[in-house]
Formats: sequence, C-alpha cells, structure tokens
Amino acid sequence: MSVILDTLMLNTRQVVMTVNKPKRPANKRRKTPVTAAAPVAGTRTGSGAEKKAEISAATDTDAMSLLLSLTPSGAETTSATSSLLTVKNTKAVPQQKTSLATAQLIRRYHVLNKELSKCLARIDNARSRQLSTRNSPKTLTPEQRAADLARIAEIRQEMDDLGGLDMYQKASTLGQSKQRGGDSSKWLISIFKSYHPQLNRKTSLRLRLLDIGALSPHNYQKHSSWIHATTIDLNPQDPLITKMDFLEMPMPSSPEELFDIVCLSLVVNFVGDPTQRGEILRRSTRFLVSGTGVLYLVLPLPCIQNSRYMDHELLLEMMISLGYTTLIKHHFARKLAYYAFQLDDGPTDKNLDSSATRTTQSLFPKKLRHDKPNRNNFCIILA
Ligand SMILES: C[S@@+](CC[C@H](N)C(=O)[O-])C[C@H]1O[C@@H](n2cnc3c(N)ncnc32)[C@H](O)[C@@H]1O
Repeated sequence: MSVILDTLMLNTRQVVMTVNKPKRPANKRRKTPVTAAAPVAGTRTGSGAEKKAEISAATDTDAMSLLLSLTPSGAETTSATSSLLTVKNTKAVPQQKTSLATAQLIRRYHVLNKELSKCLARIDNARSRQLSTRNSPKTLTPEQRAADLARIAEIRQEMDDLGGLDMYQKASTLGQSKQRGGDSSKWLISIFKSYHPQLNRKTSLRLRLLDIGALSPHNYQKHSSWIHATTIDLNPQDPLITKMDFLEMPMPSSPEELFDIVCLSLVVNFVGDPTQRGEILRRSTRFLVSGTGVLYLVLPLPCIQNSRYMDHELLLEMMISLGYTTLIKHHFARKLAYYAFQLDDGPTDKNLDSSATRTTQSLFPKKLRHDKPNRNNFCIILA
C-alpha cells in the first residue's frame, strides 16, 4: 500500500496547488494523445474561443455528451464516474520520481476529479429538476451552466496535462511498491488467516475474491491455493485485469457468480461524487454471498478521522443499514483506515434494479457532524 496514497485529502479547500502544470514548448505539443479507449468521433475541439462558442451553443445538449465533446483525449463513457476520467497511455513514472512529486500528482488528480464530479452533478441535478418542475427557480441559469461547462473543460485539460488516469495509476502503482510499504492485500490476508483458520490447512475451498480498482493482478497470486482473484479496473494497468466499471458490472445471476470477498481499497475515496460512493458500497452487497461474504474497505484515515461529514461511527451505521452488521475487524494505521465487514443480511431486492426500489430521499444525506476548522469535506451519501 502506498504511503503516499495515505496522504490523500479530499477537500477542495485544501488545494494549495503545488503540482505545476507541465509546460511544453509550442513546437513540442502533443499531437494526438494515445488513448486507451477508442476516441469519440469528432471530439477534439479547437481553440478556447471555439470551446466557449460550443459551450454556449450547447446549453440544451445533454451534459455528458457535451462533456465528452470537450474531452481532450476522448475517453470512453461507461458510468458517470469513469466518463470523468481522462484515460490515455502514458509512459511509466520514472522510479526516481520523488515520493513528494508523486504524492502531489495523486493529490491534485483527486482534487480535480472531485471538482469535476461537483460541476457535473450540478448540471445533472439542474437538468432533472428542470424536467420534473418546469421553470423551477433552482435550475441553473444559462450563465451558471456555461461557467460549469467551461470549468469542466479546464479541469479535463489539466487532468490531461498531468497525464490522465493512466499517469495517476502509474504513480499509485509506484506508491504500492515494496519500497513504500507494499499493497493493501496484506492486512486482508492476515485477517482471513485468523478468521478462517481452516484455510491455513489448505482445504479444497478457494475463496472467490473481487478486487475492484486493482492496480496489479498479482497481489493475491501467492495465495492462489486458497484465493481465486478477479481483478477489474476502469483503466487496467495489466492485461490480466479486466476493463470494467463496477457501477456497470452485470449483477450475479446465480449463487456461483457471487464472491466471498469484495475489495474496495482506496476506490470509494477516489470517486468524486458522494452519492456514487454510497452507490458503490450498496452495490457491493449484491456481489457477496449473504451470511459469510466479506467486504474489505480501505480509506485514507483523514476520511474517517478528520472529516466534517464522516466518522467511524457514521460509517458503521451506514454499513449496518446495508446489511454489514458484523465488523470483523478494523485497524487505523498511520494514514489508512482498514475495515473488514461481514454481510450478514444481504439485499432483499436482489433481482430488482436498486434505484427502482428506493425513494429519492437519502437514508444518510450529507450532514455536518464535526463543525471544526481544518477538517476536510469527505462525505458518503447513501440514497
Ligand atoms: C487509488 S487507486 C487504488 C488502487 C489499489 N486498489 C490500491 O489499493 O492501491 C483507485 C482505482 O480505482 C479505480 N476505480 C475507480 N472507480 C472505479 C469503478 N467504478 N470501477 C472500477 N474501478 C474503479 C481507478 O481506476 C483506480 O485505478
């Protein structure tokens, strides 16, 4: 696990930016960025003026398609989360890159990702309000919408200049390297060895593990006698990892497709939108064996210990509401919070689309809990 990842703080107010945008001389500008995903036809836009004209002309266009049209490197869209991301292949992060520079890059990427989610959510919310209540006073004015869209374009450009998701992941992988403390699978393995002592005796039982947001397919390799790992990521860094957005992953249709362990290590905080964070947690229940399934959740410690809107107790309440009534174990390391929850009570509406069965009212809305200075704004909303 990355030591540098531990420092992630998700508070836009903390952004005193220290990562400088790489400045390229005009004659050395990237021509066509290499995209991991197929470029969206006609996505490349021209000058800033052209972009602005496009923005103001497009106020009635769907925000997502417009966002894509502003995407410098044309990422493939799946869910709203992944569509936010600039995905392109970048060169490996040099090993000698200082941990400080890597940490800054990761931190900046998080901040941008979060701001992007906010702009998009504002546009999407205004749009749904407009559809439900014609001329609602709460909808965005054309100027506000244009400002948000312009900011989205700027953010995407900066993400692209930083190297996009690919560079972020390479930096994170570097952070996982042994010199910096290794990956987070170690804590999970130690829990399982004490929690399921029979596994030490190498029975034929092989646990099915789903690693969401995996940077390496090899984290569980040396335990392959008792763990079968399925690894997915929005932008796989290895051919053995499946390119998949968890929010779009088909639900298991039979017990054989369920998992014994679902890992969300530094993924929930990576997602910028608090409601989507909650959706990821809720969705995890549908992939686990009810009664025995284990969710392994890792968050930066400040998300739990230094947020205005979140703390350990609230996280437990949220998890209990989802059916994770047993906290097998948790551990606060210097910079990371580790949790292993058991899914005692699986979802009752397994065969139904979750959104169709819920009201629009949040079970756990954004609510101030610690009104103190110097706290961050990390939040999870459970709808
Ligand atoms: C900070 S990295 C964490 C990597 C690794 N799990 C660790 O503990 O170091 C977050 C990863 O989550 C992935 N991710 C975020 N949202 C995702 C989603 N909806 N589906 C699949 N992967 C996702 C990102 O692509 C990124 O590689």
